[in-house]
Amino acid sequence: MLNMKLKERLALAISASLILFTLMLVVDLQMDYGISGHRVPLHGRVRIGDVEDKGRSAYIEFRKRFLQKSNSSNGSREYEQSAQAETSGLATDVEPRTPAPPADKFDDLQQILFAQLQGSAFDNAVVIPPHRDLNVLRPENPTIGEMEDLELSVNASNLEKFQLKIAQHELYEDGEILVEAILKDMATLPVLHAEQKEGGTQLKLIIDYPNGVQALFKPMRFARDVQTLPNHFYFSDYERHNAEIAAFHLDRILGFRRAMPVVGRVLNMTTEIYDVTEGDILKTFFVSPANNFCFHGKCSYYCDTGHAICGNPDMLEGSFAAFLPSSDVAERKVWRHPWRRSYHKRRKAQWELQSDYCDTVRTTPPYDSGRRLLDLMDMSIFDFLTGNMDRHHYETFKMFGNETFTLHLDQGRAFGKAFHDELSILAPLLQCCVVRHTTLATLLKFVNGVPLSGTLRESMKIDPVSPILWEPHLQALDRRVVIVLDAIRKCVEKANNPLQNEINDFV
Ligand SMILES: Nc1ncnc2c1ncn2[C@@H]1O[C@H](COP(=O)(O)OP(=O)(O)OP(=O)(O)O)[C@@H](O)[C@H]1O
Ligand SMILES: [Mn+2]
Repeated sequence: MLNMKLKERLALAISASLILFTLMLVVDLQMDYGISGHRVPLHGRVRIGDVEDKGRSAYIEFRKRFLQKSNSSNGSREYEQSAQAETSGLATDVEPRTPAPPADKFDDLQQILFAQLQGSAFDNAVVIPPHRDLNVLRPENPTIGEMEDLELSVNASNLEKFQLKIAQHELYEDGEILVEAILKDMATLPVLHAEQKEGGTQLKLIIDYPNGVQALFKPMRFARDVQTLPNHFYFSDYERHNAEIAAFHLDRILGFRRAMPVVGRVLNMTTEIYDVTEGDILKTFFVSPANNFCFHGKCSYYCDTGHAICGNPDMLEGSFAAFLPSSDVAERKVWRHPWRRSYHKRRKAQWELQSDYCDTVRTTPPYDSGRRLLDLMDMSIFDFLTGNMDRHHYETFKMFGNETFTLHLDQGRAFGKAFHDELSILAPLLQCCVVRHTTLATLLKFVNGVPLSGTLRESMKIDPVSPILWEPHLQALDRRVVIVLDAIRKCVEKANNPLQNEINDFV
């Protein structure tokens, strides 16, 4: 009898622990699929042997060297000081300032560019000369309108004109006057209708204006100087509407033209949201204890009373991104970013564990030919400059096939930390060691001419809700340009002297 009971108890204990174990597994899996709501493959699990590669991965090496250097060199001391400011919570220098020109003009890199323009140094393994770059060559560059044989409607809006002019190699041409026109439209046209955008993790509204013009609205949640909480992962960070505005300007300044135009505007929540929307979202509006008008909408995360969006008292600032052409006109393809993070608080992604990860990527279509790999290098530089760690997927227009630019969509999690430079965002560049001649030329311009901070500050002045960025974020850009150039220099040195650097790598 006693024996039976013991057995029963044992069986009970085993089944209870089995259930517990299963539950833990499910929770773990949900974390992996969670937060972003995206389907995140469990590719963080790689061969155990790869773990040994960890310390050799290029970006870790670069970080080590970079930090070593910062103890002695002038340019990097600023970085160290800034890093201290972050931990102490002190941010003293918030006034616009012109940074001292960097002592290092990167003459070595300038010389490579010069040589390539003179017709030599074409075989440089790191800097891809213009005549080998399809983004420069552009043997064909049809527009969406041409591809689809679309005529503009009689009262075509600026946005419709813009959408039909989107081309195979860029969203808009350098100096395109429709950009300013769209920004003005989105900032001034009456709001006819607001509706919550389905999907995604954070609340967004689709705004309708007259004449079929639409924008994607992201609401302001915090003041400009509120930074990512130190204990927050990038995937549990809130989106910042001003990051979307700043990133559009930056993308344009860098000559990529792969981000849709974005502008800031202050809405009256009563007349421009509540009165022009319908459905379930209406039930989420309330008045807060501070007497502000708030709502939280419905979404998979951050859509509850604790995460409500509140006006002041009923005026709400937000970013308005010009709408992409509808999928009937131009379907988009969604690609997993090869350097995506694991979106799991303990798991690492493959690129973090495998030092030769780029070899795998660069031999896999569509990264093995054409412009795509170079586009990812641009994106890595762009994201490093803005501090955006949230590049899990990217999109292209299907009709242009593989030989087309990658869209720079969703920069909501950029500009979160002004005093920290997240080197891991540069991993694609550091592991592949290739960069466009044109991108390098653009970056060098900022160390030899007007600094990036000044150029961006000037560009964003026209925005209705300017100033767009907290000064320390602008200053961070100048610091980060130097870091990117340093990384490219390391790549060049390594390519010129592989053995020497191989030895250094293992010190
Ligand atoms: N300007 C735009 N016009 C139309 N659709 C857009 C635009 N920008 C983004 N989208 C679409 O909306 C989706 C969600 O936008 P976005 O990624 O900015 O929001 P999010 O809340 O950060 O989403 P997620 O949580 O999925 O990252 C994008 O994947 C894209 O397909
Ligand atoms: Mn996002």
